[in-house]
Amino acid sequence: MLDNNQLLRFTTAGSVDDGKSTLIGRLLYDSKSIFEDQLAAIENTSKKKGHDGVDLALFTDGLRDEREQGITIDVAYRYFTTPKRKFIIADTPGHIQYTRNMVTGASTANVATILIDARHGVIEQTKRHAFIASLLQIPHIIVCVNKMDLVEYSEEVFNNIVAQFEEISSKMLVTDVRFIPMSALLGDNVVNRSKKMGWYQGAPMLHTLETMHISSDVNKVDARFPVQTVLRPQSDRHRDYRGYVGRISSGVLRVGDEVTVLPSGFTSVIKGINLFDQELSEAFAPMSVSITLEDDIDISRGDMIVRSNNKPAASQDIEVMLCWLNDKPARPRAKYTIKHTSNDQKAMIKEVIYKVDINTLGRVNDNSELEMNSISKVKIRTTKPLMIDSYRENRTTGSIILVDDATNETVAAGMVV
Ligand SMILES: Nc1nc2c(ncn2[C@@H]2O[C@H](COP(=O)(O)OP(=O)(O)OP(=O)(O)O)[C@@H](O)[C@H]2O)c(=O)[nH]1
Repeated sequence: MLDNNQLLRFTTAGSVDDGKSTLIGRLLYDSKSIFEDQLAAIENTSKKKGHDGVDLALFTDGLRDEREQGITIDVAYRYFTTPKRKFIIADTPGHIQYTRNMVTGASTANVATILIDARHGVIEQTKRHAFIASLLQIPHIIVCVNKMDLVEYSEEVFNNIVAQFEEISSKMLVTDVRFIPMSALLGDNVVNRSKKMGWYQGAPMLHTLETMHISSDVNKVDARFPVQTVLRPQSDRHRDYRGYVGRISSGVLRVGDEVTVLPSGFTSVIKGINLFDQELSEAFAPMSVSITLEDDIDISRGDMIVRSNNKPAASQDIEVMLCWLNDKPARPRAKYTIKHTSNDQKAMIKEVIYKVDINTLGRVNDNSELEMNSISKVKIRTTKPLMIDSYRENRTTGSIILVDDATNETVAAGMVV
């Protein structure tokens, strides 16, 4: 069985030039996760550009170039493995679209790393990143106070930044925050312990990532299985087979479980669970499986299979915290397509309850448009009921996105309150 504890996903966020690329490069380089041919290419380019050592940012920048050509994805994923864990880094560039990238990369993340330039301390961007991380309820935050070499590895500078950050994070819903003073450029406290900051008692970044307790990050209680596809193989031998394919959003499903199909409300019992050719007796989030039921029920894409004694709410009126991601502001009472798990419906933003002032984290009541990067609490009305949980309980069935039908762009991401 797959062990959730083996895989840790993290996102990186910071302002331009805080050193994100350098940090990722340093992590991969010092943990020896860069392939030799890639390394040779980077060493070559570094030499050509007149660098003494290796320019670590080249490593992720190369990756970005690849991405720029594939216009459909806005987040680049980088994988690496140490003997203790596998890691997936969602690398989100620091330009103006950061909210969008963070939201996209962060919805499944265990850890958000937020970079701060030690010379500048906590800036508006840091507040926004921390707030989004808390809104997305990313379970762990690592604040990387980078470029410590440029402030003489000063403990006082570090402590001041910790205090600044704690002042803002105390107003948010964050449970686990760690602070690491580092120099990504010189390799202090990234993989190897710094010899220049004896005053720091904590672990370097990689060790922190390797040992963090993440097995309670997934919801193992509420079984939710949004159906993506219905399989009806045509061959005679499998004529009776009807499999429902999807990814388990949360919880565990077992053969023999009594289940309810939503929205129809029909009940049945799980007959089989398949993972490719393998027959399983149980499966859990986030596995993608095919499920068969004892009864012949009409089920289609967008339906949800749940355990009969634990159902989500079916609702057409939902309140969400909405991050607006598009440079065109929200049009009042405009219609959008709402995407929720595998279910697409039409929806309208009925009311803006309040907006969040990112500087004070206070609520503002203004009736202006929802602009790019704004965060607000809104009421949405959908044409048909959605089977929703609160985002706090379930990061998949508690989140939605809005798509503009005219342009087919994702314009907003929201968390069900
Ligand atoms: N002195 C010093 N310079 C650093 C450190 N980390 C990064 N830099 C430098 O800061 C500059 C920006 O680094 P990048 O890694 O490109 O930073 P970034 O802008 O966050 O990266 P992206 O926005 O992701 O491209 C580069 O010139 C780095 O060499 C550090 O720890 N100390």
